[in-house]
Amino acid sequence: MRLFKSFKYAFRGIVYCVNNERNMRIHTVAALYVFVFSLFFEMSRTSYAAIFLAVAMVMAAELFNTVAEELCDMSAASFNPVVRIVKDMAAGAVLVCAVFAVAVGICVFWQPAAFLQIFQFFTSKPLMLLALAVSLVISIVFIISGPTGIRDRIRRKREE
Ligand SMILES: Nc1ncnc2c1ncn2[C@@H]1O[C@H](COP(=O)(O)OP(=O)(O)OP(=O)(O)O)[C@@H](O)[C@H]1O
Repeated sequence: MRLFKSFKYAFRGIVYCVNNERNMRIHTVAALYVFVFSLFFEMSRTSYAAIFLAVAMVMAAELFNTVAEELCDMSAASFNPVVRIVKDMAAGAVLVCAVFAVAVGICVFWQPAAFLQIFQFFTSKPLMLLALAVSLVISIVFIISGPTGIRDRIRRKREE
């Protein structure tokens, strides 16, 4: 039961970060597209392991960055030089992970034949192209508004 509760708390922390941090939503959407599009590429177990690690590192860094921001905002409402450097370093940690995640992505997905395959797949299947376009629109709305923003908009529309 205690184990179940600790999972619940951890999940609550992740949900908070997704709801409140636009960058976390960008990482989430990017990770989903990476995993879906990986189906077009030659992927070994090692390639998947590298991608899993890169995604986990970026998301964990964003979670810790949010922790640092929340603690800083709680301890200093006005300008504080320590807060500034703490927040800058936390943001730096995310940047380091994101840059190396892109490097991992280039190493794993640099397969020109697969790019052609993706192009041919979508140009020969208009329905899949439409699904991709719809998913892109949904992703952009999700990134900009977040789950709570979307829920509030739906509520407001219903009340009108
Ligand atoms: N209380 C403060 N005192 C000094 N500098 C601050 C303070 N709050 C923010 N800063 C500076 O402004 C930058 C941006 O801070 P902010 O809290 O807006 O984070 P952010 O990068 O916009 O975070 P996110 O977009 O991930 O929510 C920080 O990196 C820091 O340099």
